[in-house]
Amino acid sequence: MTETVWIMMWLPLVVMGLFVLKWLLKRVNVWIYESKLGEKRHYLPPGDLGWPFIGNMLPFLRAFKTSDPDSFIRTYITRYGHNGVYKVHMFGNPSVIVTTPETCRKVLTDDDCFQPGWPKSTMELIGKKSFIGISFEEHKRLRRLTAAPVNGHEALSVYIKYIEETVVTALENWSKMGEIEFLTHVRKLTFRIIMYIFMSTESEHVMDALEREYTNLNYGVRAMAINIPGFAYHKALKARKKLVAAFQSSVTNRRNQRKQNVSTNKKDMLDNLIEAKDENGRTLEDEEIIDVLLMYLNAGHESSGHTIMWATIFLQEHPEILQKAKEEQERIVKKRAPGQSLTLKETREMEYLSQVIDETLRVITFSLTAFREAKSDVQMNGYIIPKGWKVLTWFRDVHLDPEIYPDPKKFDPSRWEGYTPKADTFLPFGLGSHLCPGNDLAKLEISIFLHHFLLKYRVERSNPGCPVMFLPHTRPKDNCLARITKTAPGASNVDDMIVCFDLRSEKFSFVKPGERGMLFETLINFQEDPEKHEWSKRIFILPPLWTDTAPRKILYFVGVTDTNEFVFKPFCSSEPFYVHYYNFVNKAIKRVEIQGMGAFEKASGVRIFLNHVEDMKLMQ
Ligand code: HEM
Repeated sequence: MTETVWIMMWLPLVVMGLFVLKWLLKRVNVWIYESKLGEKRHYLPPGDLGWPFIGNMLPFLRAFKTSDPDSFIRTYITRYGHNGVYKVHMFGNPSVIVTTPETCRKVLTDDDCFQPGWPKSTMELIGKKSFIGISFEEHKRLRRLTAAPVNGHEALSVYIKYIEETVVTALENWSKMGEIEFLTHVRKLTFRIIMYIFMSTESEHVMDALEREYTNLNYGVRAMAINIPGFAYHKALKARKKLVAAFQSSVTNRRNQRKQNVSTNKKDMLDNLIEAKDENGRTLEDEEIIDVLLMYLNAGHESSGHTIMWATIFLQEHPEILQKAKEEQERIVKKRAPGQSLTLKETREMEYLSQVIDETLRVITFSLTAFREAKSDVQMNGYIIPKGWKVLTWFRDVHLDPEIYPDPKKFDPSRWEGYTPKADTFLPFGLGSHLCPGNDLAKLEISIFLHHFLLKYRVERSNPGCPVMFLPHTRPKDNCLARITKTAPGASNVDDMIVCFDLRSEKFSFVKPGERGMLFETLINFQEDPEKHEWSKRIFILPPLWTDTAPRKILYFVGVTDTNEFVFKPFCSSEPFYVHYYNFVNKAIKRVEIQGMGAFEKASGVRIFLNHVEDMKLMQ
């Protein structure tokens, strides 16, 4: 028999064999988890339990590695309809994802039916004695003890001065550091604040080391629980060990200090935890204190750090919004007596800023999901969630639902004007008995940061079009590489709309900063043949310049010709300014300084020709 005949005979069998194997493998999780449910299995929500061991983790991780993480849940909605309840197998457990405000509310607020159900791997990292691992009663007691010192008017007025001083110093330092990873520095800032509140620690060295370990810990929380060197989860377990050792030494020191009656300046959360006694007079053991600290310090800096970064980016990318927010802050400062620092009352007057923060929390949705477990069989939307199954409240879908928030991906703080959302349609801090106890503190930190940022600084991103990562949390891939610069007195930190001028059609197009991809595209569209036109390989983006000719905001125009002509709106400035220069050939962006207007030959009307590129002083 020839080889071809063999192949012709066997190929259909192999293909059929593969189909059968796939069918069998896809049935494994069904047999393991569904068959024992008896009749109830017919009432399970629609969905599928994926492959043995890994369940649906691959499509989840794949979608969250693209620029469209919502494609994951969209697959379910497209396939099974908008029920708001889908059966999956994720993070090692048969689970149900709930995606609507009503289902999320039910899961988060019904403590009779649901309890925390975080994956075992998360529990190993955050701690079995933290809030995600303890009993209902113990949680209630420890929450009462720990939430009061970080919430409410009285508590926050104690911290406002420290937060403000820390923010002012940080911004000042960053403005002298040139290019920095903005996210990394904001996280260090929020970590410093939470460490001060919880442990009165201010040692730079200790904080840097601990914060680095937290970064590793968090990478492991949403990763697959593979404890093998090289995998994120393995690294995260090692990070936890180091954090536990560091906190253990702090707890031991503090206990010793207290025994020797060494007085510390202030009473902090660590003191509260050491002193705490339950109704039987039992105090907390070191392990319990450490897990609670580890959890609070993590929850209390990652989330606020990311939110501060995104709010700053969004403001800088939306000139009109930035201008409006800035004016509000200026009004507040004007009313203030000279030398007085920011007060809690003033932060409550920051109505527009509060809308900016809410909109950031909505668009970014820092906490992708909360994990719960069904305590008994629970009926939901006509389906049954079996006892012991995990439930994931998919906050992203609630916050990006176009029926609740029209044009949901658009950053538009004005949507909050005069609008009070129903409690279940806006869940950045969760809901129910596990509602974030740090929500007031977080909003205070973010407001204080933005107050000072808006008044004096601007952020210039090195890669504004940098791709966004969605795991473990939404962030630019380059951790927001940027320069934080001080605006000159009287100058604006408003980033203008970039205006492209099509030299051929003489038409303008408007591009927001940050949408550089679009800008390039617009310019590329100008060309007929890129090879023939050297100019078409270059693009000049002018920095914001304050012009009194602009009615509301400054516009800077971009247009390039083959003789390196610039076309842009006239402006009055003899100051040196910067031009960002993008070279299509080597795809590099250079920052060049132009010394005043001397380099330009002013032509009639709106045209100014740049004839002497060599006059530019190369900065990098
Ligand atoms: C923008 C900032 C923040 C966001 C978006 C955020 C978000 C959340 C969410 C969604 C939950 C609920 C989790 C669940 O239901 O299982 C939560 C819980 C928690 N958050 Fe925050 N949080 C932020 C800031 C903070 C701060 C500053 C602290 C520290 C003071 C903190 C401490 C906690 C703790 C300890 C829990 C667990 C509460 C419990 O289980 O009872 N968070 N946070």
